[in-house]
Amino acid sequence: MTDAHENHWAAPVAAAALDARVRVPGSKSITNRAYVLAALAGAPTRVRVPLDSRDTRLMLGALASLGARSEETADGFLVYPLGTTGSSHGEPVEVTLGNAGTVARFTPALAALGDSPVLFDGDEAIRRRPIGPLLAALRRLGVRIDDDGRGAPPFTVHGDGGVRGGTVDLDSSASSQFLSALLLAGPAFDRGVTVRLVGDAPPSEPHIAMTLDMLHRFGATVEREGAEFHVAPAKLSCPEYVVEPDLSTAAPFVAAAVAAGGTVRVAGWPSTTTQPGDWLRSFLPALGASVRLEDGGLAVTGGSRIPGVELDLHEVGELTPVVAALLCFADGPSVISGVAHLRGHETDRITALATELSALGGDVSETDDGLRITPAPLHGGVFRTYDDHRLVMAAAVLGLRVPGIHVENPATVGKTFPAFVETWTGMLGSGQ
Ligand SMILES: O=C(O)C1=C[C@@H](OP(=O)(O)O)[C@@H](O)[C@H](O)C1
Ligand SMILES: C=C(OP(=O)(O)O)C(=O)O
Repeated sequence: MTDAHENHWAAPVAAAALDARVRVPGSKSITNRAYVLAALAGAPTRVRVPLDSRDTRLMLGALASLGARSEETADGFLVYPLGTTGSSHGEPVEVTLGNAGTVARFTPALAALGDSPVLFDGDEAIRRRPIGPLLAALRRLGVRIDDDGRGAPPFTVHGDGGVRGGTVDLDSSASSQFLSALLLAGPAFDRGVTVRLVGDAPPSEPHIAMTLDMLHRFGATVEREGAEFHVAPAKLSCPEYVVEPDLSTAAPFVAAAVAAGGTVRVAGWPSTTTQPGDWLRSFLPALGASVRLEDGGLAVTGGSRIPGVELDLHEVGELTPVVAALLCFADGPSVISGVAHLRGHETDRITALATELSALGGDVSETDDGLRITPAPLHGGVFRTYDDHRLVMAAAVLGLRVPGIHVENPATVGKTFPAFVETWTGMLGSGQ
């Protein structure tokens, strides 16, 4: 199935309408927040059914470097608070970021609570991802940071045994993760933190709601008034946290029912959640699908045609690659807007999608903040993935209807779903 010498995966075509039930792993965003909050808690936290992937291993590795140890359990990890690795104080430490936005943005404030210089660096790609406004805010809250002025890793945080905290202005328009980072660490700052947003509104509003919700669950006091957020100093505690399935990882699977016809059921879809992927439940009917939340999960059945749509994906940007792939099968033109910040994701996703979809015959062009997709017949070819897990998922959706799509470097999907290819093939049934 995987063409080893070329490191390509021949994405399978759906030979018939689908009839499948799939299980996706835990949410990356919830898992990595739970680990950070556990490191800030006063007692160990049992994190159950978390995601186990490159990004979550990087988070556990980062926390271990910063002094929070963890142990694997039967169904997850037991994460201990900072100060439990017995690491020697004052010694220089390195944190490996890979290309994990959550690790890069959420852990520097934790380093500031320690008493060592901590160097943050990772893949080439993370050195192009923005973090300047977060570092500037941390400096104003009393943290000493050395960087090369580009506003991206590498940088060094000089831990000083604590963070004063207080009130700070923040431009979080390039990534909601800047705001989440300050709020997650806020309970550990001497004065807590008050963040006043300036500039354009942050993207990914559901991820901000997720941060607030999880702070509550760990016992923090959080207030929000419009563009101002306040987190009071607090000792956190949450003996057990159960992670929901990742609804953004579920996106290509429910999209498969729309692209190929038939029904796909995703097990364990929560009836209420802060995850951005839940937006698909209200959106997919606009693409002709029927969607039912059942006891066992979400069932999506594809319709007879896919109409073109105009969409602002500012709040749910990480769904863009899969949605763009699906809209290549629409019978009218579509426009995706509101996602300029995707140029600072794993890769410049706007350019990558326009380039790769066009290379397969698509009529797809970039706008400043999104994509224009006009119906055109697609053909097979190599789909380059730029070390971006969500481009592997998008290519798989295309492959359901377009024979001969070869997905470059499929293993890069391990950022959030190491068993993606096997699960995808299983959805299509044996023999495909
Ligand atoms: O807080 C989080 O867990 C995330 C926030 C979003 O980041 P941006 O706001 O930078 O898009 C999202 O795209 C990313 O996959 C995960
Ligand atoms: C933007 C994403 O990831 P990260 O957590 O690295 O920002 C994503 O998963 O789509």
